[in-house]
Amino acid sequence: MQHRNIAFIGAGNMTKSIISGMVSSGYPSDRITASNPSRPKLDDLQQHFGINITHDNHAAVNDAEVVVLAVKPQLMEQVCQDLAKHCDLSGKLFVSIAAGIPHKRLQQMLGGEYDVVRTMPNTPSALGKGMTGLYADASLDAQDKTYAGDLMGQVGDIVWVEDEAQINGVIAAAGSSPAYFFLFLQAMQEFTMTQGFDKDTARRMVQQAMLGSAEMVCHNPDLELSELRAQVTSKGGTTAQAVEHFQKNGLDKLVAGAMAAAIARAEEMSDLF
Ligand SMILES: NC(=O)C1=CN([C@@H]2O[C@H](COP(=O)(O)OP(=O)(O)OC[C@H]3O[C@@H](n4cnc5c(N)ncnc54)[C@H](O)[C@@H]3O)[C@@H](O)[C@H]2O)C=CC1
Ligand SMILES: O=C(O)[C@@H]1CCC=N1
Repeated sequence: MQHRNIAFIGAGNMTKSIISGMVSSGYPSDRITASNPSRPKLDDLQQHFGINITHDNHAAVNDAEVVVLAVKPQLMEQVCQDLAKHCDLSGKLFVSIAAGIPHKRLQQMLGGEYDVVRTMPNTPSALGKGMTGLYADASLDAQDKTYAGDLMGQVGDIVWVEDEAQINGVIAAAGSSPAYFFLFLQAMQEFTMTQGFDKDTARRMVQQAMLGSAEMVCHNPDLELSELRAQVTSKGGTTAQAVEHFQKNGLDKLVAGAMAAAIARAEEMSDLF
């Protein structure tokens, strides 16, 4: 991929995940800059990945061809308006990772019809196992579209969505979903501890079961998820009892409700910010 000068505005969890994945995939660290108001996160990024750091958003943006907008949604307007006021933004490609802020609104915040790609990554990007949804409007140049896809492709799998509203579906399915899996595992760990296992052993067992299951899903794309489940579920056995308990207690509805709540919040955020 092209190695353009890239600046991250905001050096939080998601920026660290993406930079970690980029550097492991060979993106030159001297072409990456992160800007953040406080020092410790920047020092951590510099120590781990050897990138450039600054407290000055303007300097970071002035030197960059690509600007990743990686602050919390509620700060986005303030940050973008400040950039618009103090920097020449023409010719730059903007990549937003913020939940709930529409493409048009980002252009409005930046004060012009700049090239913007709206993305929705997730934290497993840190390990190169991310999943990112991307959206751009038809005016985006093919080279910029390729760059944005390659950038997020360095930290995992990607999917382009045609209709911007689908980004909220990506949030529910992939952006927020690592937290659902962690919550589920935590509940399993806690129950396992009631069976006389210490915390670490309980974690080791449930995490290895999750890892193995995820690998089985990935290595068997032709098998339906229900078939993989059937392979574990002996007739009249233990799994059948557990699965029946989940189903009787409305697991499908619970999951659908949680994902719909994530989407509803993303929609609400697009009115708020
Ligand atoms: N954490 C996640 O799993 C995901 C987060 N996102 C999006 O990524 C964005 C960032 O989220 P996180 O990294 O989780 O948040 P975070 O709170 O860890 O990071 C935000 C960073 O922005 C910095 N910041 C605050 N004001 C600033 C300013 N004026 N200029 C530059 N930096 C400033 C903060 O000090 C902080 O380090 C959000 O918009 C969120 O919607 C998207 C996908 C997944
Ligand atoms: O919770 C959030 O709003 C962000 C977006 C997806 C994951 N974290």
